[in-house]
Amino acid sequence: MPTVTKICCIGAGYVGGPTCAVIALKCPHIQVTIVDLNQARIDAWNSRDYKLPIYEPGLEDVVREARGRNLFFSTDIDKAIQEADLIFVSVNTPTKKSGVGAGFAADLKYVESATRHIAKVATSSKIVVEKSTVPCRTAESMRTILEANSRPNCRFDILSNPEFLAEGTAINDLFNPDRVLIGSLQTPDGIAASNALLEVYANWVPKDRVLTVGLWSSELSKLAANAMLAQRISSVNALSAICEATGANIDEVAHAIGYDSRIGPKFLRASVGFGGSCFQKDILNLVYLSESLHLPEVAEYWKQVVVMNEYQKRRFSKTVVDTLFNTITGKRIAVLGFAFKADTGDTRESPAITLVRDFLQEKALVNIYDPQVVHEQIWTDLTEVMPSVPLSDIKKQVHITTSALECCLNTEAVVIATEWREFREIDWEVVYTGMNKPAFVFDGRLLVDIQKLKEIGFQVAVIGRGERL
Ligand SMILES: NC(=O)C1=CN([C@@H]2O[C@H](COP(=O)(O)OP(=O)(O)OC[C@H]3O[C@@H](n4cnc5c(N)ncnc54)[C@H](O)[C@@H]3O)[C@@H](O)[C@H]2O)C=CC1
Ligand SMILES: O=C(O)[C@H]1O[C@H](OP(=O)(O)OP(=O)(O)OC[C@H]2O[C@@H](n3ccc(=O)[nH]c3=O)[C@H](O)[C@@H]2O)[C@H](O)[C@@H](O)[C@@H]1O
Repeated sequence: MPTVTKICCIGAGYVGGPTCAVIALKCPHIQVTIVDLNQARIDAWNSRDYKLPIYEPGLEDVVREARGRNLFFSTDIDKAIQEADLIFVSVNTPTKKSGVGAGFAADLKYVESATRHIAKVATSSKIVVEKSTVPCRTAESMRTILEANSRPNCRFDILSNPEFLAEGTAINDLFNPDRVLIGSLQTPDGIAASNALLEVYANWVPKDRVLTVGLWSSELSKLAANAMLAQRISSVNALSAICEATGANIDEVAHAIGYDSRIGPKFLRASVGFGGSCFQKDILNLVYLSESLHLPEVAEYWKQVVVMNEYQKRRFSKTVVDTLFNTITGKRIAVLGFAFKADTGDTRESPAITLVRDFLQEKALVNIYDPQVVHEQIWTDLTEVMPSVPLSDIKKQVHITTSALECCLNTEAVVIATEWREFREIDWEVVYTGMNKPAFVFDGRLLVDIQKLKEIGFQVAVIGRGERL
């Protein structure tokens, strides 16, 4: 079995960065080098004052301990590949924007270029690990590219080792994973490579939590896990619409069904819709895979999870417009939270983007506050979602504030889009005093105490609560 002493990770993003930083922390005897084409990102990882490129609780402590000891960030990709025995490919795999499968299939151009890079510069045998989420059988394409382009003395073993961390809890998820999944060809070389990676994780993960399976099962399990998690949210969100129409309470319903040990209580929180870079992308990928395999009913089944999510976002913004007397033109609305979930600065596919777009299209004025999202990112997201509107016009309608209280001042309505802890602790009395009347709160994250807000004088609408206003 090959022993791993040097690891290279291609891709210093939300997955490559935290994952390999934790490997370095837990395996001081292994040298870990995380590389990226993006110089600014690498500079941020190397910054003296630890202004890391991503916000993730606990990450800074890990980087502080390991960086410069056995953890390195670099743009010298060739050198890191040449030195490593094991290479993680942790590049982005977004949804294709054009060509065959546009809007559904995963765009594998970054995986392919990273693979070609390995083939071109490697001077010794390597274990190459797919860390990115990829369609079933991508490992086969990687092997074909590597074998066709490599030097004669280089052998490549390909493993699939999908990542299950969630943003906001990444460090804890990496320290205590429910499971680590390693897929390999079931050949002696494939199993030896799988064991080599298993030994890396065994430095801190109990061996019975490391599942070793075939390559294709491993690749498909990642898509399946995300699809099933997202399906739970769409299911509970579909029920939230029934609750609003009937007077049932989605919190009580979720609690009651979650008590069934076969269903379980986690991931049943109704919301304004799921966001994040992966759920939608991975389901659409699964839809595309199903269609390619001539399984239209299967494709249609999974597609509904995304359809329901879009419906939930639209339904929520429509509730805001309907409740504010069918027009929000010229009215100022406070949007609390712009990240796709709490404890991250990531805005990819954030439901807040859709809500703000809808409000702007209704000609409202919007204040936005998020404790972690950088202002530049908000402008980028709004420009992307409204490509025909110049940024200068968007800026006439949107004001980004630096506190929740400032955000709510002189507005007609407050919309809670992200479940940041600080929004639970808002002084609603102060907010009420500073708002125009009647003052409305629309809670897309089940955060507020409806009764308390009503006593203050607010009109309140909460996702999945029938007793509105
Ligand atoms: N964000 C998340 O929480 C999770 C993401 N994943 C999967 O992990 C993969 C990576 O996702 P993120 O880290 O969020 O993406 P990201 O976009 O944050 O990071 C990817 C990085 O790869 C770099 N890159 C692309 N091509 C390169 C090349 N040829 N050479 C060197 N660097 C290159 C980019 O510059 C970028 O910095 C995706 O497949 C995603 O589906 C899986 C689990 C969790
Ligand atoms: O492949 C990935 O990228 C990752 O996708 C998700 O992680 P992440 O998107 O970071 O965060 P989640 O906690 O899953 O939340 C996703 C979205 O669902 C929403 N959500 C989550 C849970 C819930 O009960 N209700 C709900 O609306 C969140 O607010 C958020 O917008 C999965 O949880 C990870 O296991 C997976 O590795």
